[in-house]
Amino acid sequence: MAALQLYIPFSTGPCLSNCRFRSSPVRSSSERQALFNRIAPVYDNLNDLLSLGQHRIWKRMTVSWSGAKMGDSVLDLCCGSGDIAFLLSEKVESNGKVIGLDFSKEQLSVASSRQKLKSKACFMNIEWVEGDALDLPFSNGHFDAITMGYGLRNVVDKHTAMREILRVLKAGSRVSILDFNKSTNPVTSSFQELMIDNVVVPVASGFGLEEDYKYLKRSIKEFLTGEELEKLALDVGFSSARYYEIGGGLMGNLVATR
Ligand SMILES: C/C(=C\Cc1cc(O)c2ccccc2c1O)CCC[C@H](C)CCC[C@H](C)CCCC(C)C
Ligand SMILES: C[S@@+](CC[C@H](N)C(=O)[O-])C[C@H]1O[C@@H](n2cnc3c(N)ncnc32)[C@H](O)[C@@H]1O
Repeated sequence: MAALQLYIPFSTGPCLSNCRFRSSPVRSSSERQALFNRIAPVYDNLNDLLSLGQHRIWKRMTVSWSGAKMGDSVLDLCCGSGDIAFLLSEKVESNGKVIGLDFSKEQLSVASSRQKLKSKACFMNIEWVEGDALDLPFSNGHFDAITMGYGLRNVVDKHTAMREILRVLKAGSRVSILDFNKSTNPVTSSFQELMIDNVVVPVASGFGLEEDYKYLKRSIKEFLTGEELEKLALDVGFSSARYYEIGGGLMGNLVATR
């Protein structure tokens, strides 16, 4: 039987949440793009609520480990609604330049609205680019630092994403990648699953986004451990790679130097 794709009006992709006929998990790039478009209106508030504001600390650590400094030209990959790009902007100041890249129009629209509401002059140094992390529209060796928050786990081809990051980084520069930690400690991974099943998904279901947040647990299961992420970075050609567990082991950060 031919594959049946259901579309809901005004959505950018197939019907995934609240859809009785939903059959496959969020596998393709366009399904993931549709998911992030759908959750954009509530994404920031849910992150604050679900992490009790802790994600702000993890994002600050990510920026600090990227080595970004005043005057730098930096890239925030999979920038979503812009949290990390705004932090980078304060770091590189008005004579620096920040590019926030994402493939979700809705997330970028939230980022751009937030930028307009901010009063600090440095925030004018941010440019939002709609693009694909797997095919970056930048020349080789362009950036002094790159950050990526909760992005690598969500791209369909992690190897290509890391190769693209390496390509657009200057020699000696760093990428700092924040994400959920796929822990090898059974106590930590059970606690993470417990939080997702009993807090994250029930809260999200109150916004009609149960299926979209269920994807989170599957994506962590299919992600790489810290050791595997270090290996991936070295395999694609980074000269060094170090993984740090943070947030009590729930989160992790990969720092790799070109
Ligand atoms: C930062 C959070 C979520 C980001 C996020 C990432 C994704 O890839 C998604 C994909 C699809 C849908 C949504 C998302 C998404 O929102 C929130 C993280 C919340 C944690 C699961 C729970 C944190 C629990 C504690 C309150 C933290 C305690 C820390 C302490 C130091 C032990
Ligand atoms: C969980 S959000 C993280 C947003 C933000 N970095 C943060 O930390 O809050 C993941 C983001 O990755 C983006 N994304 C996933 N795959 C992508 C790809 N191939 N190219 C560009 N953006 C992508 C999604 O659109 C989404 O905005």
